[in-house]
Amino acid sequence: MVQEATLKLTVNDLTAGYGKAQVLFGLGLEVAEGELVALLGANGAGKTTALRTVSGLLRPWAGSVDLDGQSLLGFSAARRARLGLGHVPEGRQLFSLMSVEENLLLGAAFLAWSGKSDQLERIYALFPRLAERRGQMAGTLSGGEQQMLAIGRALMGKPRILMVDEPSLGLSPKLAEEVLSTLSQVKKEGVGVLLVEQNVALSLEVADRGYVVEHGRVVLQGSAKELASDEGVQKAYLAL
Ligand SMILES: Nc1ncnc2c1ncn2[C@@H]1O[C@H](COP(=O)(O)OP(=O)(O)OP(=O)(O)O)[C@@H](O)[C@H]1O
Repeated sequence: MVQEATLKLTVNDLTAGYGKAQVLFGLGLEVAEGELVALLGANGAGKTTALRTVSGLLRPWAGSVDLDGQSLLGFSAARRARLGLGHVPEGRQLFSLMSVEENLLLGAAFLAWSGKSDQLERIYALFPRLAERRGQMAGTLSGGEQQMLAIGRALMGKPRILMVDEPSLGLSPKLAEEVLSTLSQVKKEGVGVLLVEQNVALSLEVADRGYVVEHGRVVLQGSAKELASDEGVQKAYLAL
């Protein structure tokens, strides 16, 4: 039997910034399908900027972003999404006056109708709470439900690599755990997940590997277990 090769996102030597202010200084990382990778770092280290540059919302100054060996440079965010790169931005950006289902369908605008209904069923199986609330306006959902909807909407486009920015922001510890555990399930379905998360302890619980970013570059990388037991990581991010 021929096995389908694992697809990989590869970022090398990425530099980017805003105006004259440089934020990324040669950042590199890799995420393969079926693994959950955490991007850790202090406020302002450049994690959100890295995700925005990879997803095509921000143009890099230099460096490469490849999906399965194909360069994505110059491709719009929409084209990158069609090639399998999903992005759940910080702040969720839902349409609050539209229903849960309408928001989900927007994430699959480029799929044929039969594909959309299959995808809806998949998302409702992953997030039963969204299934119960499919007709409810997005703006009236709880914070945790809104985060699930934002993740569900990105999954509607059938990404093979999904980047998620600060999913636990503003959530109670219990809900944060619930949202991150759904990302583990997404990973088990074979999607590669790149997770930016302030809650380092929680993200290292669900991640396979991680990168620590300081001043726009990776200063440490390793398995989640190695990072959780690293003295520097413990002091800086785990308050141990
Ligand atoms: N649109 C923008 N215009 C100008 N500067 C920006 C913009 N967005 C971010 N920055 C700056 O870029 C730097 C990196 O920000 P970024 O949001 O990437 O960091 P981060 O690691 O995600 O931090 P946080 O966890 O606080 O979101 C910060 O100094 C920030 O002020």
